[in-house]
Amino acid sequence: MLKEAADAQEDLLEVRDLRVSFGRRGTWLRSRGSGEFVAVDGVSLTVAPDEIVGLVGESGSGKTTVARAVVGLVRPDSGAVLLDGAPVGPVGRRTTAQQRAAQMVFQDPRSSLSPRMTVAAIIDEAWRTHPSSAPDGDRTDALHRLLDDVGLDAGVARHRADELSGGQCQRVSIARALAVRPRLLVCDEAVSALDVSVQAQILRLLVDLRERHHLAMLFISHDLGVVHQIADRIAVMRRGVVVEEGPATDVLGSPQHEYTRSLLDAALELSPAES
Ligand SMILES: Nc1ncnc2c1ncn2[C@@H]1O[C@H](COP(=O)(O)OP(=O)(O)OP(=O)(O)O)[C@@H](O)[C@H]1O
Repeated sequence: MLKEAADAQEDLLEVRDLRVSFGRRGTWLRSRGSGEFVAVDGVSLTVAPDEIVGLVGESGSGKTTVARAVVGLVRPDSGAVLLDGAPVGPVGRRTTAQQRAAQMVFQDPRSSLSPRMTVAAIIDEAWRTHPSSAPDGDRTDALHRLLDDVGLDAGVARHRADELSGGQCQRVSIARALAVRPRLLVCDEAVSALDVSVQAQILRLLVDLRERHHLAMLFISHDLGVVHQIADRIAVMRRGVVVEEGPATDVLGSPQHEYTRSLLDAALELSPAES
């Protein structure tokens, strides 16, 4: 759904003037004395229901830190994360419903899944963590439906994660996120570790899941070409700050910020055949 169409609805996610710093040694442009390092400096963005918002920027620009704040894995210095209009804190302070509402899909599916666990056990663990999302009836049927949802055969259920391909692992990661019936997927470089053809399959899957499950997504990538394929709106981050934000067609078609233009130029250089 485009932002214009979603404007009438309340935002599912609102990140309001978020600031996150880390104590660390060394200096960098945004270091503010005494080792404090400001990774995210006043970021605001919204994601409407059913909307896919791309968050792009080079390595170290603060994208993952925003993602981790959204799912409650880092504590902001100031600012707020709101889900359905209600401010939410770190994981320990969220209601069960708030914890379920925003689920993260990580970059490297092999390291985000326990390699020795079977797929069935991985999904079952998600249901045990969030019992209110566990199926009432036969768990095997529910498991097979979930696998089917992400394009995996039922037979995959008995395989261990370390027996699967990278693409299959990422489908399992997505199934694990879906198992707790979230409203927002936070995808952090979710296709970056995959071959280009597998990337395209996973991107198609995510678009399809958005439609079938009315999912919204914050889709993080350093790759504008990838974000182009999936996002309704794009926010561009540089050094902890959002420098440009708007409908994907505008940001990619007529970028206003010099940094966005340089990202676009770099993306075109990497894929001259598509330019
Ligand atoms: N736990 C932490 N402790 C100290 N510094 C951190 C921590 N997490 C992130 N940073 C620093 O904050 C900055 C932003 O990191 P972040 O991972 O959010 O960027 P990113 O845009 O997602 O980059 P990448 O795509 O490389 O992960 C980086 O300079 C990083 O080194």
